Amino acid sequence: MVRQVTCTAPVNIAVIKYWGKRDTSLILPTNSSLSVTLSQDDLHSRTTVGIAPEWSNESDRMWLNGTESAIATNARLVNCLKMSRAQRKALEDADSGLPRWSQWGIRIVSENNFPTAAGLASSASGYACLVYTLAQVFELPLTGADLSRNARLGSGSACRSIFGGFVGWDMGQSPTGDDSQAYQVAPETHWPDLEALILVVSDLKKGVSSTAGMQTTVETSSLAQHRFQAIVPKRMRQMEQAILAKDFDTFAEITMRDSNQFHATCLDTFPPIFYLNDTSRLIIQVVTAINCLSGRTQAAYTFDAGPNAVIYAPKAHMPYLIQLFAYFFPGSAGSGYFSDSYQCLPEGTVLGKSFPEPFQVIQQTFPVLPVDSVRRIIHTRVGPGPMMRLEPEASLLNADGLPKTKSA
Ligand SMILES: Nc1ncnc2c1ncn2[C@@H]1O[C@H](COP(=O)(O)OP(=O)(O)OP(=O)(O)O)[C@@H](O)[C@H]1O
Ligand SMILES: C[C@@](O)(CCOP(=O)(O)OP(=O)(O)O)CC(=O)O
Repeated sequence: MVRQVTCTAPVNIAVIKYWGKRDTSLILPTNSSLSVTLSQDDLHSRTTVGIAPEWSNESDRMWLNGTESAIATNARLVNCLKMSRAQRKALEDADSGLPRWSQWGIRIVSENNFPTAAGLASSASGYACLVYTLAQVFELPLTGADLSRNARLGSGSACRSIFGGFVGWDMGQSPTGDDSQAYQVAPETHWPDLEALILVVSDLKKGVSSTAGMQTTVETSSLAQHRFQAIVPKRMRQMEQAILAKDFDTFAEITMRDSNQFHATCLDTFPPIFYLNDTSRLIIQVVTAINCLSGRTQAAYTFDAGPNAVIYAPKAHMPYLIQLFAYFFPGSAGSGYFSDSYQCLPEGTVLGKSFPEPFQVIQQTFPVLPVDSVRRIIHTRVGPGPMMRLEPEASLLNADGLPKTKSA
């Protein structure tokens, strides 16, 4: 007898970056952070968790993107499973009438509909999806804050993917991590005018993982210490106010400054870490040029631990921003180069062929990069938090308790 639940969860892209831990096993950060949750229409993790009494005598099993991956050697996965089981056991201890699900074996099948470990926040959506699905399968009466602490044990940024919209992660003070949790600054419906473009510069696994990179930064960068103490607390307050007031100019300036400072702390790390490449830097220059030319902020860039850019901008700016990026960064993927669930371009638009009106002057200033310097452009929006998927075809587990795509 298998009891199973399937859920999906979103990625989030930080506008105030988390980069550093004060406790590496509990995943407690050196600074608070703030992110925007992106729509699951475009990027999501999907996870099915099955539990069954007949699996009690075997090890728990997990398949990620079609391949079985060991659970026992992945301490973060083990911690998430342990925590959810302990929370279920506490309920069972308090009520002898409840089924003993905490003693059943677990099988997990998960898929990301975008590249894993490529700096597109797969660990955030993946662990948020896992703990959310475990909570559903075990019927845990958890708040969003509780769930975010469970997700934090998998990956720091995952705690923010438990909420939709605009999400803060309060670093907390307690050595146990009881107060290090996410909270919603504003829901996904708050600022519908704000949209995002993801410029995929590389979908390869990155050289220095976030986990390893941030600890070298904590150990060696004096700039990072200044950032933790003197910069981030003030920025968090300013950013929350900007979001609540839908003040794009302030939102954009803090976003770009914070991305710049995060990458400056990477450069200040010894030995230094480089996540941006020449394409990333040209994206920064193009955004800066159009902001300067128009005397108003048209768009904001931000980069995580990799060369991919996320551009936040008001809806009305999207059509010409897409044309600008498609002009300077042409792609060979045909219709796969640009994906847009919201169809913001007029039908018949040829991408990258016309140069947007007020910005012709920068056409001569910057080079057109070789084809595929940007491999994909994804137009997306602010979106909701994790969701249960009730339709039977959503499940990734077949009747034999194996991934649907695998036969054994
Ligand atoms: N759907 C998933 N379910 C469970 N774990 C996942 C899932 N997707 C990714 N992970 C875990 O996250 C790891 C990738 O995390 P990593 O931080 O290296 O990359 P990323 O999250 O894509 O990049 P970044 O955090 O810099 O944006 C995977 O190796 C896997 O352990
Ligand atoms: C640059 C970042 O994306 C770093 C994310 O780091 P992770 O959350 O992937 O790190 P771990 O906690 O070690 O799993 C900034 C951010 O998302 O805030």
